[in-house]
Amino acid sequence: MEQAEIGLIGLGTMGSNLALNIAEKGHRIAVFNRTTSRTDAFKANAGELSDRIVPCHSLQELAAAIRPPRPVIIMVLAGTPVDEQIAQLREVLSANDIIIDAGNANFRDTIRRFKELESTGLTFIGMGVSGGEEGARHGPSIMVGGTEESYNRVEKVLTAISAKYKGEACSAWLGTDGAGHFVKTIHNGIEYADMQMIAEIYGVLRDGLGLNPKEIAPVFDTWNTGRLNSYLIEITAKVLNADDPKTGKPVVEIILDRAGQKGTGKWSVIEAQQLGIPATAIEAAVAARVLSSLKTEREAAEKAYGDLGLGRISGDKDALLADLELALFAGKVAAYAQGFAVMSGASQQFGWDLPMPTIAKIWRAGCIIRSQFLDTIAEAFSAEDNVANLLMTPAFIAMMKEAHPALRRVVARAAEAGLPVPALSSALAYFDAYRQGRGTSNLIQAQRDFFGAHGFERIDAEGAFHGPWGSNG
Ligand SMILES: NC(=O)C1=CN([C@@H]2O[C@H](COP(=O)(O)OP(=O)(O)OC[C@H]3O[C@@H](n4cnc5c(N)ncnc54)[C@H](OP(=O)(O)O)[C@@H]3O)[C@@H](O)[C@H]2O)C=CC1
Ligand SMILES: O=C(CO)[C@H](O)[C@H](O)COP(=O)(O)O
Repeated sequence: MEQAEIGLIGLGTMGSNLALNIAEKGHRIAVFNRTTSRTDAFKANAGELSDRIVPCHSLQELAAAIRPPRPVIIMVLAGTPVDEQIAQLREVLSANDIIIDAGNANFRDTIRRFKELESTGLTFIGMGVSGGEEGARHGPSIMVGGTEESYNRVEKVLTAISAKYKGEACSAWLGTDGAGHFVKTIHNGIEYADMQMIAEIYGVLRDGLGLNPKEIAPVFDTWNTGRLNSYLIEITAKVLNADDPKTGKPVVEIILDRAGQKGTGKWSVIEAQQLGIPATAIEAAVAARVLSSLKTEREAAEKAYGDLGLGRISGDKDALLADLELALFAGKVAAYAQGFAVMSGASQQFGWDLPMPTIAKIWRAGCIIRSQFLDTIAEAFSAEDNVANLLMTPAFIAMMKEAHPALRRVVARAAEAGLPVPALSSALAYFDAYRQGRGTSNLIQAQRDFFGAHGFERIDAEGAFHGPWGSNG
């Protein structure tokens, strides 16, 4: 029988769709799943692609089914399952074969696995894949980390299965070892901030203006035709329009307000903190998911504080809607600026030389945060060498000059109405602190020196100084 060109382990949501995508592009693929009934069902349901699927019931079978040197994609739950699969694969693969972990791995695990496999003759690639079920099936965004030589060996198939933006493949080699998984992690951190800010605007429309989901959906639909055009805005309108078959109510109203999270948002924040790069909008988004999970406590607090008499948001509805659109845009700019700044810091720390314009380009299609806006980011980064922050590019300076007043008004009005907008307000605070040449940390330095003799720098002389705190210092 003709051998397969590639193998895939893990026929869950992502793996099964990725395998069909690979088969559809003309590649024969050998597949294995821990629960073998799933492998058989996958083959049986693959329709006209079934001929290109080679179902395997053991890893020995999988290895024998692929033409050497064998590329094998692992698409299982991140963490220990990946280590287990790698350990088992080591028993059946040979030198020059390539193991590709395509799940949402922590990049620190990827660096470790890369090192562990270095002496075995096997090649390891850590590959971020974004686009959910539909993206995996019809074209995801693919972020690759590993040696460039190993990427060259799988580039053809990855390019073929990836999303295309105006004909350009949304797949790229980004750097060695953990680079691909780091970039995927920050993609998700930005995704968290994007989603949180959209939810905050939904909250203002729902609780500030008293609109129902069917009234809010067209607002997002309209915004999707303008500067906010993106997959997340598009699906928000669709979600708000959907009805629950059981109750006939808008489905969004019967969903519990408790957000899940699998780790990538938290890792983004941890790494930002480790690198000393502020990522306040992403931090606020992760914290908001954590706070959302405290449902019982929040309900008790609602009872304890009662109605604080803060009232709704009133005034010209069209003007408010225009402000909300621009505020969401300004918040988004700050969140993306933070995400890219974290990647820039990590690039230096880990010696990756991450290509910022390329990252923006491969996020333009296929992934969850795909948008027209990313094309603007790609252009801004391409036009400037070594720019410190997206907020310092001429295009984004002009955009923020236009958009910040709306963000200010929305944050202020939400605060007055008692509506939480943590990501939007932290984005605004970040913007204001970032553009403040003289901040207020002089006072913090004075306090630190007062209580702990930590010293401070002066504005008018070089060196370390102590304060004249007298007998209290
Ligand atoms: N869903 C999404 O939108 C996206 C997910 N990802 C990432 O892709 C990876 C897979 O996610 P997804 O497809 O959604 O997950 P699913 O839950 O749909 O599938 C999980 C897969 O992992 C396998 N698995 C679980 N534990 C083990 C184990 N200990 N040993 C071997 N196999 C195991 C399961 O096998 P079995 O059938 O035997 O249980 C199944 O094939 C994750 O890392 C996820 O974070 C990345 C991008 C988007
Ligand atoms: O990677 C993804 C999208 O890009 C996955 O859908 C991921 O699960 C999203 O993160 P979380 O589950 O924490 O919301």
